[in-house]
Amino acid sequence: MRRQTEATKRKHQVSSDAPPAKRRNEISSLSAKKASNKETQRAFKGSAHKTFPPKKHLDTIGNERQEEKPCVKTSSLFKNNPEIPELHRTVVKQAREQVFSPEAFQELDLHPHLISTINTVLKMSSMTSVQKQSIPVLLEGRDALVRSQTGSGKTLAYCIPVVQSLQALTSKIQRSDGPYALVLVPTREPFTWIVPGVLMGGEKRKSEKARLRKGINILISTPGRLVDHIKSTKNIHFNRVRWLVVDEADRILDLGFEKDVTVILNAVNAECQKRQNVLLSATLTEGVTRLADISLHNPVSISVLDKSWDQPNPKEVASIQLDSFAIPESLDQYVVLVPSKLRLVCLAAFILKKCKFEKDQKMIVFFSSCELVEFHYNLFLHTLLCHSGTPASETLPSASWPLKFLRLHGNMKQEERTSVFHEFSHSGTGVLLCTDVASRGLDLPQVTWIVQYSAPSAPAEYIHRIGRTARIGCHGSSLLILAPSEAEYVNSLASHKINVSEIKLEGILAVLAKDDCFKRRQRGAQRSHATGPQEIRERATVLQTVFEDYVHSSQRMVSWAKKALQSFIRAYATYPKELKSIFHVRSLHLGHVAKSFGLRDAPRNLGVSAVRKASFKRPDPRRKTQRKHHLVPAEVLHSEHSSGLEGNGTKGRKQGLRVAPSKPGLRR
Ligand SMILES: Nc1ncnc2c1ncn2[C@@H]1O[C@H](COP(=O)(O)OP(=O)(O)OP(=O)(O)O)[C@@H](O)[C@H]1O
Repeated sequence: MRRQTEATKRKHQVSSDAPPAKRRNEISSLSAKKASNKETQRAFKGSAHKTFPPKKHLDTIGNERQEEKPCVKTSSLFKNNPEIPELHRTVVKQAREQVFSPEAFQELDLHPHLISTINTVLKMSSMTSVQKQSIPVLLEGRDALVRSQTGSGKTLAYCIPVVQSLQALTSKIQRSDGPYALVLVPTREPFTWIVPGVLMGGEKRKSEKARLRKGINILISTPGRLVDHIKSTKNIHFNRVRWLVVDEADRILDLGFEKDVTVILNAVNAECQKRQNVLLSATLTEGVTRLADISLHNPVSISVLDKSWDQPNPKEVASIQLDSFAIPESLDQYVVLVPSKLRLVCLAAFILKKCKFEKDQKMIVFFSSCELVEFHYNLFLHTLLCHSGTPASETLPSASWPLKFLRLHGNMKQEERTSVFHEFSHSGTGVLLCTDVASRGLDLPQVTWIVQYSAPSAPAEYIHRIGRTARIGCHGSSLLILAPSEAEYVNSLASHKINVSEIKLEGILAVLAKDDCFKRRQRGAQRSHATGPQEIRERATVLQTVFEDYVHSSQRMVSWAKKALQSFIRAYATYPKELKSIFHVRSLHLGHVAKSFGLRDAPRNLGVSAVRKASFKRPDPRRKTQRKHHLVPAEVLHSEHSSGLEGNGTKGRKQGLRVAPSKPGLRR
């Protein structure tokens, strides 16, 4: 397949005459490209700009007599980029699921008050397919393993039976009775409308203890936090538990919570034997099946695959059951191949294109670490909103809308995370920059675009990220930004029945022609007459210059950018073995990548040896003892999902960890 992508190569249309350079094994060339950076001149902000005499062999685009024009010398954004390979992606038939069923909630045997709450408070009338299939099974008292695509209404699929069964109990539930239902969820974001009691990291344990003492009948918790309370609080009694729900089981396992779930199962089993168990997941991985094995008793398997999705090949049937993914039909997926030097400009242009020049757009951009989110949030806030010192509203071109940036990651305080979550949820527009903390379980309405600025390390993560849009039948789109050397990832996605269509970098950058904020400014009569692609290139260069000026405005900013770059490289070094041929740290050109952090030079003091080591010594995440020596710094993989009680044995859970080999299981 690699050969396929490399078979036909086309030169990046906006690249220069300069011969394309193959960029391999160049991470060590730390001082590379210094010369071109030295000649970089800041041309932005009117007075600071400099013009230069005509250049003989300028890159030619269009039919202008460019060599006669004065030229703003900036970093060579469009030169010496690697070739962009022609994408020959394998077109696969994606698994489809029908979101809604024609049946109404009234057809279920539910308490009239519950039905009227669903209809009038939640304003829902028809059931979704997963609700239609799961609710009757759970009302019958069966255990169930439920697999259904993201945003298909899995939460209500178990909440309705839980509430129906608890209200039907003959002896009325007292608050002091303690938990009747236990719901395990992977993250500590606000996640559900029915929250009689939540335990999650980031809150004071003391206040949780007090609430537990008073009693919580439906207890929703992250596994780590619940284990903390089981071990230290001794305030939870499970003797009345009738429901144990493991929501987003795949994510819980990905985060390395399998051991905690086992501890919880042990604790609950010790006090109560008879209860219903439900496992819900958007993906059915081996780990989920294993967890189902130890936690469910004679379960009904519910999978909402569209019947029209015919699978002539029995092997395909098996593959859809295991480790393959259904994607909402109303979700369009795109990929763009972008040379590293142009990454930042491409992302910014895409944000401008969608959120400044199109109405009612709400976007989530995924980054691989907290540092990257913080860095880009700050950078965009100071450059894209108000890059020339004038308030954004005064610089807005006509037919554009004000940009609003928010960020969400695990290094933020819980209150701040909650408030950002609410702000973005209730806003009709805006750009949320985040880590994978927001990739699962979060129900953020009306998100129109998901951008993955770096590829996720597992296809399941890809599915969950894009699953933040096109929820419950709405339309949504996603864009994956890849470097040319990462083109093969598209085929890796195809092997999991994920189809992405290519869009061209030029198409994204074209928006800059509309945005006069990034018009080249020149003194007096020296005007740029560039049109079309040449003008777009000039404006892209101005935009890059704006970024570089901001980053180089203080030593503090420079070191911040370097830290972000370091974080990027270290996160890059953690791709799993099977993706190493696509994402290898040695295929990064440090000078080019530095540019995507607004750095004019490739930093010398980046600790290349650490980066090299990271690239060769990636530990097997399944081996706990090795985790200590993992070269990825704590801050890169700072857990978004920790209990918040680090030091209580919950430290060290990391994003993207693989499931530890299953311990001797607990069977009921
Ligand atoms: N029957 C229904 N009619 C209309 N909207 C519904 C219905 N059921 C659920 N929803 C809404 O659909 C959205 C997605 O539901 P939910 O978060 O439960 O999906 P999910 O399958 O758990 O997604 P994920 O796997 O991404 O966590 C929510 O806003 C929810 O309120």
